[in-house]
Amino acid sequence: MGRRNAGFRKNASFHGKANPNRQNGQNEKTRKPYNDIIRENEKFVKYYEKQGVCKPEEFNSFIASHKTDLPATFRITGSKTVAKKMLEIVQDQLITSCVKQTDDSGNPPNIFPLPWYPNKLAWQMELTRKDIRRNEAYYKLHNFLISETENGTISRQEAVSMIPPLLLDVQPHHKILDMCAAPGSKTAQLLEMLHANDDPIPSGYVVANDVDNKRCYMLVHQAKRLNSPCVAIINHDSAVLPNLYSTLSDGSTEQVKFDRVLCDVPCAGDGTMRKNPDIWMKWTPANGLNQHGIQTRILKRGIELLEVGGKVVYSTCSINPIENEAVIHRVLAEFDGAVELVDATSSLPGLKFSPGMESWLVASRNLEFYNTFEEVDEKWKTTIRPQMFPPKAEDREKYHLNRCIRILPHQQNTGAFFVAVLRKIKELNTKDDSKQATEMECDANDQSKKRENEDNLPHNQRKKRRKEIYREDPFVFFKEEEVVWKDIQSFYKISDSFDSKCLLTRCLVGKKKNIYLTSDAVRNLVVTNQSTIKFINTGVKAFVRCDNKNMKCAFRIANDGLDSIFPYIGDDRKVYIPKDDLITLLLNDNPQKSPPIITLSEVVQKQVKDLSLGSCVLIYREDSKDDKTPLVIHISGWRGATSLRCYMDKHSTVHLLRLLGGDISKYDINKFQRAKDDECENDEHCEETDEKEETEKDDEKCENDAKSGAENLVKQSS
Ligand SMILES: C[S@@+](CC[C@H](N)C(=O)[O-])C[C@H]1O[C@@H](n2cnc3c(N)ncnc32)[C@H](O)[C@@H]1O
Repeated sequence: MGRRNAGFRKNASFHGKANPNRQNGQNEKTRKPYNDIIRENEKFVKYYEKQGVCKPEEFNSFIASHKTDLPATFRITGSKTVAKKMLEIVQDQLITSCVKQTDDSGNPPNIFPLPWYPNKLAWQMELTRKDIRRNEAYYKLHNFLISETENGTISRQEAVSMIPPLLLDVQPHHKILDMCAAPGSKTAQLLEMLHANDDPIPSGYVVANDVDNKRCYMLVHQAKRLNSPCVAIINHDSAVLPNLYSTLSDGSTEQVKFDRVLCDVPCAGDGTMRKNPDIWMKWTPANGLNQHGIQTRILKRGIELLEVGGKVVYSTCSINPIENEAVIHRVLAEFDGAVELVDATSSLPGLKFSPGMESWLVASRNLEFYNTFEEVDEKWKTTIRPQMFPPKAEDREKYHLNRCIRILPHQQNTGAFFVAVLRKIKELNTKDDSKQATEMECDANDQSKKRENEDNLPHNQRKKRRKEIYREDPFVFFKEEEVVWKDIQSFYKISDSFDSKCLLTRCLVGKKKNIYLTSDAVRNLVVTNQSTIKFINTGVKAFVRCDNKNMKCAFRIANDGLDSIFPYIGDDRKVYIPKDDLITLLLNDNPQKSPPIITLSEVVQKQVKDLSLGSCVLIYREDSKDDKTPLVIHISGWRGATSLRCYMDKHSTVHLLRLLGGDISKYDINKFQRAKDDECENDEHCEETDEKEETEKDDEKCENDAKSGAENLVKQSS
């Protein structure tokens, strides 16, 4: 179709018809389409001009840049070897394919690696997401972004949002708490860092929390893409997050203190106006004032849960000093010497930013500015608090607020963002800490009592209550002598060094369907805290029930957890497969007509000759003599009576074919051409349908998953 060859338009307004604002709780009827939104707000301009948020000579370009659409960015993820291959594909194929294309002005779009992101693994395009979606010239790029995102090998993430995890300096052994984690792009990044050494089961873990139950299922979706046994998703108000404990070898428990904490707090979000232009209509100084309290409480709780010597990163996508430096200053002052601001300003060479503000004004809703709390009009004293004001001039040196990092849109064509790194240098005043923790434990105990009481309700009331609150299925870890384990262990010759107690199911009674794997540390965390912490999800799928009477074991291997259990699987069920054979298997997407074994190479035929029917592992090892870390791929396969096949969904198939240099043309569909071929009569109708479909599939995929996840749970529990 190629109806609109939009290219990248500077100062363009969002032009979609069917791209409604998606702010939480906004009434459908009051939403304006993006193209109707006027990107003006007098108060916004006056407020930031007066605050001196950037140099006066830059102010016009700051505002002008803020009015433009945000360019699309993505990050390459995956194991080191896969990421290396993906980078080659991006550089050699993707960019070349786009560079051949031109926009209305005849210029090819600029696609470049973000200079401050390590190893060229993050890329920015001078195209908006909508440009890519709606422009026939970029259909290959769009297909690439969709399938690789689904597969988990790229993450479409805003450039500035990639910064907090980088500054957190995560090591694979770290215990990490992500306090406000949904939808989970930073959680994904933290998990990738945990797996940076390609260790199948790192000793560290990520606890990802969000207060919003539905949004927790977006986290489930994110975590699932990364196949990690080292993540637990929990659902609490992080300002009052109960203490977590771990069980020691002597059976006693000790409080978990985290090595790293990410506080990517809820905020007024005026740094995201390029992506969410409806904020232009709603912005007032009160938005920031309203967030300051909860932001402070979350950060304080994060520091309480942090190990001495550990780091916490505080971030917002707001420009407002009340949500940023004022929160940092307040916490530094209240914790009086127990935490310090780390100078991270040189951690990301190439990143352009402004140093944190050391002084600011506090403004009322109607834009009256105050230097001190004493000046504040009585009527504003409930919304403006004394702690929102900057340190006195003589105290500025003590706080080093200039070590904070504020990124503005005009500096490198991104969204606006604020980030600060804090280090805990000594224990907090234990009296206050334990008081708050005790209160929170009481709160958690109350919640678990509530759940017990609920179990005693009559059946119909219980059903109704369960519909109102989402109830998770239990996390049932394997006991020493788990019946199904014996069969699995003997079929796959799993080594005794594998701890089967780290396997779990989600049902107490009845047939076990899926078996999940967690790391030992995550198992300990879940088992020890299950009565006080609301766990939403944990574990990567390792085995799936498969009642095929030809197989001597009732469970097949799942791809999700294969990399984690691979080192423990015996050689008997491993088949080494050359590239051409693997491509043949991947190109066969009809399970009823799997490639006959006799059509595969002799190497494969020899290996499968005496292999009993059923689940097996296919291993591809790249043939590279000088490369120290060749590409290795593990796939869950099936040895049939006369055929061999692999278990792969469409996106993973396309991904693997790409990595192997196979032909993906049958998957790389030009939806514009297809629509033309279908002789779509009403052009406008097509466009709207396309856009709606894409929006649903792409931007709102997580939300849909969250909803369906929640709905499934309701169905299950009722
Ligand atoms: C800025 S978003 C986080 C984005 C996320 N870190 C990411 O990178 O995808 C803020 C999140 O905080 C959650 N939230 C708001 N108040 C919270 C609270 N008191 N405790 C925990 N989460 C909270 C919201 O539900 C929202 O998902």
